[in-house]
Amino acid sequence: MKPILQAEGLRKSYQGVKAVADVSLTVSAGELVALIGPNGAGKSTCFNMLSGQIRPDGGRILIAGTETTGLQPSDIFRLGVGRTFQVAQTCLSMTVRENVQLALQSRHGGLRGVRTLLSRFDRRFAAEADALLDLIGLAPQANRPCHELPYGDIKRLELAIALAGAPRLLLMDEPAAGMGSEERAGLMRLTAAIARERQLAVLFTEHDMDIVFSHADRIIVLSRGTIIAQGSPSDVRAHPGVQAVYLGTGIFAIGDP
Ligand SMILES: Nc1ncnc2c1ncn2[C@@H]1O[C@H](COP(=O)(O)OP(=O)(O)OP(=O)(O)O)[C@@H](O)[C@H]1O
Repeated sequence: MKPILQAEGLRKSYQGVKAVADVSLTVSAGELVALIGPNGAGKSTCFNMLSGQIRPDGGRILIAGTETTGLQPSDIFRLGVGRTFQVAQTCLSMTVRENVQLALQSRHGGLRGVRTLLSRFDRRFAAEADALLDLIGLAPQANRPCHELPYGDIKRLELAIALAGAPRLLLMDEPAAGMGSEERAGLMRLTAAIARERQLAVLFTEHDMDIVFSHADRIIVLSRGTIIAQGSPSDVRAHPGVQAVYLGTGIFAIGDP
């Protein structure tokens, strides 16, 4: 299968400290790949290079065959890279539908400053927003202001906002952080179903190993900026290097089949 994301030899150092050293990875359409590793392994640095927040010191990034290395985040977004953050990025004073409408309007180039936004909130995108809310199961909440929503619904809304950008690659930074265990599994099942249906490539980071090992198609393990293992959940679980990195954390006792 042709990869949507191809990263080759990515490197980034801070004051001589190698945060990421020679990382190459791919994610294909419809595939959920987890990028895991202990604190400081280089996961955020990789994500920030892929979405354009950080310029790599070396290496290349291609999205559906187009090189995006060193482009601005807005250009990378236009080339089909969406991102959700650990702390949800919704506008709490607006309704659920308005948040998605705003994201759709932004994608279609309809935002020309805050004054325009406030005076001419574009109704054209209401139907498309409702279709997305339906997809993620938030249609009944469409008219509620976001500040009234439970945290789990805010995280699902964030997924709808990211999907409004029509990404080919979705980067999800700890999507399940702060959610209860039922909600976490629900969000990941939903993400997997959408990824398959829309042939979306998904790369996510996550500290919750139950989520990673239950939902990822493939797992890439970083340690000190280098990939030490990758493969199916069962291959990665059995990898001695991975067990050594996580030794003493109890992680592999929790999720063992
Ligand atoms: N802006 C920065 N300036 C200096 N060092 C940095 C900077 N950002 C990251 N680092 C260092 O780079 C390394 C990788 O950090 P990074 O945040 O990418 O890891 P991570 O795997 O995302 O960690 P966590 O799981 O704790 O978020 C760490 O040693 C970190 O201290």
